[in-house]
Amino acid sequence: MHIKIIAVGKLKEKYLKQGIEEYMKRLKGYAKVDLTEVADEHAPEHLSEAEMAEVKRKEGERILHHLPQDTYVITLEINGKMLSSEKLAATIDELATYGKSKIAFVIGGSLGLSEAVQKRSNMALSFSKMTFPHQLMRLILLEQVYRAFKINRGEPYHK
Ligand SMILES: C[S@@+](CC[C@H](N)C(=O)[O-])C[C@H]1O[C@@H](n2cnc3c(N)ncnc32)[C@H](O)[C@@H]1O
Repeated sequence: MHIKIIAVGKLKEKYLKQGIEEYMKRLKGYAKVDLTEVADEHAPEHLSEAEMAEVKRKEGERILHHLPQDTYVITLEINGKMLSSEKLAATIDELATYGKSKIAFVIGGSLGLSEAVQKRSNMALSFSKMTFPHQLMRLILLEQVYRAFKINRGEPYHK
């Protein structure tokens, strides 16, 4: 199985980099996982609705470039569907069973995802109604993907 994580912006914080490296290392025995960073648009504090849409559109175009047709796309969206860890594990397992071995998880930038990316999405996944910083979201997502593989293999992992 090939899992791609597409995220907007360059990760700067050392503590997040270390956590992400740890989970990428742990995931090596379970799947091919890679993380692609697409450039973010410079977005000043006060933007009009139209300017915000334009920032998201430009970032969205870069994201879409990394989403070939044969890839099942899961966008991370606050208003998406909330799943238990077991259900996420079952979803990944079902996709593999039905020959969808390429999954891309997409994390938006500070303004969120463009309409075009939302349209390309096969499933919008929410981690709660709370807003998490997009860079921290990478680490939370990787832990849940790792947890999903542990669940699917029936391997022990702290509850
Ligand atoms: C800072 S948030 C963007 C907030 C923006 N106002 C919005 O509504 O999308 C940056 C990205 O992190 C991800 N994210 C943040 N909180 C999330 C949550 N609770 N569930 C799923 N994804 C989340 C989404 O991909 C989002 O595009």
